[in-house]
Amino acid sequence: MSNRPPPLNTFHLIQRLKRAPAEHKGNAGKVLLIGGAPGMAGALLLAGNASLHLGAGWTVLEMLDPASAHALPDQAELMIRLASFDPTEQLQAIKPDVIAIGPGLGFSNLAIQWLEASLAYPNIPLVIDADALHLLADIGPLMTQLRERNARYPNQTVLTPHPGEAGYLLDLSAAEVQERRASALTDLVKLTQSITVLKGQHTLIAAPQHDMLCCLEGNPGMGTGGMGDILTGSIAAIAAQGIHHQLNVWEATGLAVQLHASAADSLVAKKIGPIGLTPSETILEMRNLLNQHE
Ligand SMILES: NC(=O)C1=CN([C@@H]2O[C@H](COP(=O)(O)OP(=O)(O)OC[C@H]3O[C@@H](n4cnc5c(N)ncnc54)[C@H](OP(=O)(O)O)[C@@H]3O)[C@@H](O)[C@H]2O)[C@@H](O)CC1
Ligand SMILES: Nc1ncnc2c1ncn2[C@@H]1O[C@H](COP(=O)(O)OP(=O)(O)O)[C@@H](O)[C@H]1O
Repeated sequence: MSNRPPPLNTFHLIQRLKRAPAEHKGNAGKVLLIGGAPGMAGALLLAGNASLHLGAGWTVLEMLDPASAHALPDQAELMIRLASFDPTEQLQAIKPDVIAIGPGLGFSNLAIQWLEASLAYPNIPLVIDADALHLLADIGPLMTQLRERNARYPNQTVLTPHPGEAGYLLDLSAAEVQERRASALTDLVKLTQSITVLKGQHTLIAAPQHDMLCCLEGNPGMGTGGMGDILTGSIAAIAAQGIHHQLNVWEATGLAVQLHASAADSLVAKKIGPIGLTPSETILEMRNLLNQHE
C-alpha cells in the first residue's frame, strides 16, 4: 500500500471564480509583489505576469532594482515602481488585498524591512517565497513574527519552498529533504505554522488545519529558472479573486499548484517542452486552463 497523501483535486473550484456581469477590477483584488533586486528583476516580472494573466484586478510591483523600476511598454498593465524606503507607509498607501514577497528579493536591509512590514500587515493573504524564506531562516525575530501572525490570522500565510529552501529552513540538505519529503513538510508546518507548499516532483501541500495533499501533475520540463516565481504570482492572483469569490487561501493555493503543473503537462502534450519549456509559456497555458474550466 502506498503512503502517498491523497491527490490534489481542485479544478471544481474554478467555477467559483466565474465573474458576474457587473463585476469590476475591485472584485478581482489588488496584488502587491515585492522583490526584483539588481540582477533578478526578471523573477519579479515573471511573478507579476502570472498575477496579471491569472486574473488579479491590479498587479503592483515594488521593484528593488532601480534600473528596472519603470513601466514596460509591452507589459503596460503592470504597475512597476521603485521599492519605497518606507515599506510600512507604502503598504498603508497601497492597501493591497494580497502581498507576495520573495522572487529575486535578495538579502539587503531594504529586503529585510519589506519582509518585516509585510509580516506586520494585518489579516490579508501573504505569500512568502525564495529569498524571503532564507531571511526567515536566518533572522529569528522574523520567524517569531511569522508565527505570531499565524496565531492571530490563521490560514492567511503561504510558504512555497523548493527542497533547497526547505532544507535551509530545517537545517538539512536538499537531498535530505528529498529523502523524506512528507515528514520534512510536516516539520515545516510545525516550525512555521503556515500553509506550506513543498515544491518539486509531486509537490506536497499541508497546513496546521489541513491534512497533506499531493499534486500528481507536473514534469521535469518545469526545471527552468523562474518556474517557481510564476507559482507565487499565481497563488497571489487566485487568492485575491478568492476574497470576493468564496475561495479561501488553502483552496487558492491548491488550485494554483495544480493549474501550474497541469499547464506544464498540457504544453508537453503539445510538444512545447519538456525541453525548453518556459515559465512565460506556462503562464499563458494556465490562463487557458482556467478559462476552459470556468
Ligand atoms: N529571471 C530571474 O531573475 C530569476 C531569478 N531567480 C531568483 O534568484 C534567486 C535565487 O534562486 P536560484 O534559482 O538562483 O537558486 P535557489 O532557488 O535559491 O537554489 C537552487 C538550489 O536549490 C536546490 N533545489 C531547488 N529545487 C530543487 C528540487 N526540485 N530538487 C532538489 N533540489 C532543489 C538545489 O540545490 P542542490 O541540489 O544543488 O544542493 C539548487 O541548486 C531567487 O530570488 C529567485 O527568485 C530565479 O527564480 C531564476 C529566475
Ligand atoms: N521534475 C519535476 N516535476 C514536477 N515539477 C517540477 C519538477 N521540477 C521542478 N518542478 C516545479 O517547478 C517549480 C520550480 O520552482 P523553483 O525551484 O522555486 O524555481 P525558481 O526559483 O527558478 O522560480 C516548482 O513548482 C516545482 O514543483
